[in-house]
Amino acid sequence: MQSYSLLAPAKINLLLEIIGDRPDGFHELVMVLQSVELADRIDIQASDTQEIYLKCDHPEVPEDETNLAYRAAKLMFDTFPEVHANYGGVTIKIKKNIPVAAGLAGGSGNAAAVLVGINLIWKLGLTQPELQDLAAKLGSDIPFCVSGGTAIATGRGEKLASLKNLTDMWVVLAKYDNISVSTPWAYQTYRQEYNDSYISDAEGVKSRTAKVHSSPLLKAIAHKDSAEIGKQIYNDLEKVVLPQYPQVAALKAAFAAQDILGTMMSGSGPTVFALCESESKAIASEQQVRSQIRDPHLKFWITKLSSKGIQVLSSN
Ligand SMILES: C[C@](O)(CO)[C@H](O)COP(=O)(O)OP(=O)(O)OC[C@H]1O[C@@H](n2ccc(N)nc2=O)[C@H](O)[C@@H]1O
Ligand SMILES: Nc1ncnc2c1ncn2[C@@H]1O[C@H](COP(=O)(O)OP(=O)(O)OP(=O)(O)O)[C@@H](O)[C@H]1O
Repeated sequence: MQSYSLLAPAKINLLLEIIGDRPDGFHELVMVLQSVELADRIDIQASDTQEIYLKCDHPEVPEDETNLAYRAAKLMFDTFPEVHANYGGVTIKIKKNIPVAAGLAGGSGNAAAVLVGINLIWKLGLTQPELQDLAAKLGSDIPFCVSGGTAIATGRGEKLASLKNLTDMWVVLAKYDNISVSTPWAYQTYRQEYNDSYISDAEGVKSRTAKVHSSPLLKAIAHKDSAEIGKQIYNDLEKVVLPQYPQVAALKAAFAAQDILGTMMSGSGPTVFALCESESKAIASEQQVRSQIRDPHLKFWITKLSSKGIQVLSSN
């Protein structure tokens, strides 16, 4: 039975700007999404049943049809029923290295890996844009997870354009393992609390009157100006998540006092990341923050920016 081992990297948001409300309940966004080297490992193998069998080594991750990776396999089965009948089912094994419910797109990356893996096992020959169209049916972050690297994302987050790859920066990720933030809650709270900063157009789509922050960051990325990138990172969801979770706000403040390029919450949180110009600065800032906030629930990861999306490690 053919099998593939894949790496599914986490992402951080260098920018997350909410620029409008949409009638479908989602938000119009401008984001800069960035892969990091911290990654889950996905092993996917053809099986002689017609079923999807999924195992994950993390106790908080469901192994049933609610798992995003399971849903990705189901989408492939439903989209290509004859190929499915011919090749049979799949067994998916997930080794979690990315913290769960962290704003790092862990589940989204797992789903992207399953789309890529089944495309290979079934020899479908789907192109990256074709895989990304399928990915958009499952979640807003999943198209990015297929291609990875550094990209600007608009619409719900599914419309992507590649930016100059940034790889020369180190990242400290910090997350309390006893705090998780619901993404729908974060967006809905933002909508309620910042509704007056929107104006409606004729179609009822509400756009922000506020200034869009993306252009200075895009300029800094184009020049690969790490110091300026560190200054221009931005996330609108901090406005609702940090007041609700003072520990996360204090964690960000502790990083802000270190010798780093910049610090921000990733996505809907609660992970806080710090951009650093070297590994030694990443280690030093982690040690400082760890010694200031002595909490056994606070976990740290040191990683690097990456130019890669889903990667094939091996096949059999
Ligand atoms: C917070 C981020 O991770 C930042 O990259 C993404 O914007 C969210 O990506 P995701 O988890 O893949 O999002 P989805 O699974 O598509 O949607 C989860 C929920 O987030 C909210 N959502 C998501 C994307 C978007 N543009 N507007 C939204 O309001 C919706 O309430 C939705 O029900
Ligand atoms: N394969 C998966 N890996 C991790 N979590 C999953 C997976 N499938 C479903 N989930 C569920 O989804 C929830 C969110 O987990 P995930 O790690 O994807 O969050 P996230 O990093 O905040 O995602 P995003 O940044 O895309 O909003 C978890 O509570 C978990 O129960």
